[in-house]
Amino acid sequence: MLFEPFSLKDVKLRNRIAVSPMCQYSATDGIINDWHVEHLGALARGGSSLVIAEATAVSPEGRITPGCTGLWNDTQAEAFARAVKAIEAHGAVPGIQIAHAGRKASANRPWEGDDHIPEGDARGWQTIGASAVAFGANLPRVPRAMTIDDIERVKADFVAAAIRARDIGFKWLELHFAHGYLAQSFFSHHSNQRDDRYGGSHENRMRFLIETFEAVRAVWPEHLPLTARFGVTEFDGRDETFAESLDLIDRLKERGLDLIDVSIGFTIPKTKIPWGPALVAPFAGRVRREVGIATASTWNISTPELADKVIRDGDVDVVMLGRRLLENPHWPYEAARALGVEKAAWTLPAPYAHWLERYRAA
Ligand SMILES: C=C(C(=O)O)c1ccccc1
Repeated sequence: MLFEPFSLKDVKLRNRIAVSPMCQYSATDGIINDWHVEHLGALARGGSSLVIAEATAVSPEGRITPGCTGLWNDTQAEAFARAVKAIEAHGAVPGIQIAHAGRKASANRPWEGDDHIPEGDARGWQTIGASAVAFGANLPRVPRAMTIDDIERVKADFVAAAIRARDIGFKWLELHFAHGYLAQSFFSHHSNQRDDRYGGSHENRMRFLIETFEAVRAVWPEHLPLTARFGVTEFDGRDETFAESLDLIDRLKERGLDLIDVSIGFTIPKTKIPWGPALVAPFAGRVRREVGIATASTWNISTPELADKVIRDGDVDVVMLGRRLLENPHWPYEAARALGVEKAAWTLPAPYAHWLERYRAA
């Protein structure tokens, strides 16, 4: 199963292994450079079928850190076109995740504090969010509550970024609706205390996500996958969250969502996440069966056997790997060998595969 192709709309993945979007915090003014092109190209060369470029901000204030990528201008788009070519050159499908970090924005890079840039520091900026409620812990700055004009602008920013992604050749688009960033923060009662049509009831708390999705669907090509990453649980003891998540995903499916990348909410700092092997896969399986939509998922899927299992169990259609692939971009080749796939070396490009096949010990 892990090495069976997977087709979604007109896109065919050569296997079920995808590179999860992983922030590199290495851009300047949102523009990618050689680091990103070589990083993404190497992951594609290693045999993954889909390479999703990191959370890419739809506006300057939507970046997590000043080092995050952006797709709010044409210079950034032109640079990203290099990454599209590098990924496709190695037979993988180029994807990108577009995002707005909301109240988690304006932060130092993880290895430089992983905390909000202090007020008054010229590197930072005023964050915005569903409500004037801070995340807390290492991100204590209070965001400005978004006006209706802000909401309309950010939705338009998502559309503009999707058009740029389309026009430079990305074939898979993921909206970042997870991990306590802006969209998740509209959905969560922890962070959304608005009293207008974007807050209060479950219906209202879904509105920003549904309207943003609909606006992007209208410009993203029908024949290409439009997906979203969304946190279906906060591990905060509130059982309604999963039921509300199923309802949201069902409504997005009705509006043209092609796959949901099931993740964790990360909306509040104090939660008891039961870290363990493939801890999110069972949630993805319930979404896949109860909503009837293709799923992907990540988090602690670290062995070939476990990656194969979550697919065979019908929990996910595509496994999103992160740290394993940073450790070893050729992990798909190692997995093919571990799972006894015939001609495993041909998971890698011919210039590598022929050496690996020809002189193998009997
Ligand atoms: C940088 C992240 C992202 O882009 O989603 C992130 C945030 C929290 C946990 C894992 C990943």
